[in-house]
Amino acid sequence: MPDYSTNIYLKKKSLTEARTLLFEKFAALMKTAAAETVPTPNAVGRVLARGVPALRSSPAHHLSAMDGIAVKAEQTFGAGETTPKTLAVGREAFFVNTGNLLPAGTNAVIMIEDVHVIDDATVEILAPSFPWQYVRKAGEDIVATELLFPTNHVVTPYCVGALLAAGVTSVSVRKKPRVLILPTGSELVDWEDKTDPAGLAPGKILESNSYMLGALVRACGAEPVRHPILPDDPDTIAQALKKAVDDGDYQAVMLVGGSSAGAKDYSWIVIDRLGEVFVHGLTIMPGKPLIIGAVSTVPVFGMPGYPVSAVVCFEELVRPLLCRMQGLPVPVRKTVSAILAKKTASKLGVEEFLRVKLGKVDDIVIATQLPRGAGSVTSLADADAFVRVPASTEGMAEAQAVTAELLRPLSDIEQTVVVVGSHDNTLDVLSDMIAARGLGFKLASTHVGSMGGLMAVARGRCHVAGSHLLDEKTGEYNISYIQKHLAGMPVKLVKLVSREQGLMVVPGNPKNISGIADIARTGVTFINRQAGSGTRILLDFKLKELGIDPGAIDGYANDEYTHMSVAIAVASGVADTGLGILAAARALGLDFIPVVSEEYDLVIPARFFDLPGIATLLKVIQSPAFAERVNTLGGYGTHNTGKVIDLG
Ligand SMILES: Nc1nc2c(c(=O)[nH]1)N[C@H]1C(S)=C(S)[C@@H](COP(=O)(O)OP(=O)(O)OC[C@H]3O[C@@H](n4cnc5c(N)ncnc54)[C@H](O)[C@@H]3O)O[C@H]1N2
Ligand code: MOO
Repeated sequence: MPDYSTNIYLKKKSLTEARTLLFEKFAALMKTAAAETVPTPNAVGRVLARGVPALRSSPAHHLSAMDGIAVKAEQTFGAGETTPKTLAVGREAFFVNTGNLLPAGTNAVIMIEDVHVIDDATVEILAPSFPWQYVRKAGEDIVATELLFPTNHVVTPYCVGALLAAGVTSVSVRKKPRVLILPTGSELVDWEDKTDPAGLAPGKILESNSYMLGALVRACGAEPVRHPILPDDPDTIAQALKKAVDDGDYQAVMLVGGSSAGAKDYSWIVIDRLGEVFVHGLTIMPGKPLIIGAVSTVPVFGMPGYPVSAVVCFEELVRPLLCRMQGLPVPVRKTVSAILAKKTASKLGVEEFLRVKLGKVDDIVIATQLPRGAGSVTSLADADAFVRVPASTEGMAEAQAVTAELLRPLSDIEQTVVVVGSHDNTLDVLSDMIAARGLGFKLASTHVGSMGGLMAVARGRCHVAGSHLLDEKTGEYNISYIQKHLAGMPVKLVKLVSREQGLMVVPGNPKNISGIADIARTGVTFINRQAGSGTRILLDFKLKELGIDPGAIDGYANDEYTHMSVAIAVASGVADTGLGILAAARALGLDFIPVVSEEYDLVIPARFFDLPGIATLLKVIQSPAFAERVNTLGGYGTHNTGKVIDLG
């Protein structure tokens, strides 16, 4: 029995308490950020340590703004269509090009198009000029000595232009804080090791957090330094941490992994041994086990090993500190008001960070929750926003108004085609081909089953629903369901594919399954699809046909949301078989026993048909390239692909 007795979380703190403590403890670091001088062209993204005055005016002298002749405006007064005025070249008129110094005694420029050259010595004009016409006056843009940019200004590419125009060739900027990232965990393998990632021994995983955190550190304007992976050994970790602090080279350290309560979670012990731990445990999720401490004057964070937990802790605590260390304010994300697509339960006393996908349907932004697990790194990569569930609530209702904190520009989200409904692998093909058009449109699909899709259409929560609902009486797909559930709403049914549904089994079919009747056999375990999915309706129809009681099926109550999840459940031995599409079975190398060929269609309200994103979707579906790609997946028919049926 491992000894957990020494590893008990200190009293958990709220995010606000932890941040206040962090800023108090490291107040000195935020006031004394060191500076260095860099050439102006290299200063983009850096923070000015001092306000920068202009060293020269720009322009430094009066310059011609056009190609033409420089004149003294007063000498041109009285010129007109019927009273042309001649000027002597070299005395009253001087040929100039754009950017030339204005000759002494002149104060205006007449464009060459308006000048009639009579001979080498004389020009004629038909209109007067006014003083300073087409002249860029000295100091018009920048006056020497005026403040160009204040302290703590972040240098942009435009600033580089202004600084050089003002004669400032180097600037004093804040030194980038150097952040040491120490990944810990004996199970971790570096991607640069020669090991074939596909052939990693069971229990080994590729180390990824330090690279993700490193990129985040860099995006804050700081400099990440990655330490090689450390094993779960407190002495080795302590040695590395001590060396880093003694070297004096780092302004912050992140230990990654080992922050929690396991027998091999040593981060807090190591920090405590070398310095002080003042936060261990937050009332947030993900991110609960975070540690904040100090060794000497260096802030040391014990980041949770789960990627989402590590990122939430980084965004909420490490980024604010790194920004303040560089003289920057704590960043605040832009927000948009949205409604939640589904109700969400949450634990009282814990502030939860949901990752959501956003889509705008009928001018309402809908937030669809992504997988909740702290280990789901794709829930971060796919997220458009965070939604916080406050600690004081036990969850949020469907359609509840929420504030979404944007991780992407809203303009991206406005170009998203929201697909809700049944899952099919061809949606991935569609998604890829739409994105490949390079017009900024993208597909965001959520899998809630065919009935869920139709309900989402009815409630105005999506643009498109994927559906394969069999009408037992007519043998026809979708139409009768649309007529019943979307009565009164004009919709179009876009035929996508026909596809093989069947039973997936591991190669060799060890349980000798030959059809639906076999799934009720003793010794056979089944993995189901969720209620309301077309596949579940198909299964129930087949069971009824065969007179099989669902209660006799071992695993009928265990369900998954996608064909791929069913396939992986079979491939990994969770169940012997499950009903799904051939493409999913093929993707994971499973054997397949065909049961039925069915129609998978897209249901699109007619009012969305003219949206550019939907028009692009249709173009892709109707392109020969789409059918070609779909056919390589196997188990699909594309005879009707792209046909549009008007309903209602
Ligand atoms: N009995 C309890 N167990 C756990 C608790 C708890 O309160 N009681 N908390 C859970 C929570 S919440 C979190 S979050 C995790 C994080 O704990 P650790 O920081 O100790 O993380 P590890 O156990 O080291 O790793 C978790 C997971 O992540 C993988 N990992 C770790 N580092 C990396 C890396 N650099 N790159 C990629 N993946 C990494 C590691 O292999 C594990 O699979 O603890 C819960 N447990
Ligand atoms: O807090 Mo852990 O970070 O929920 O997964």
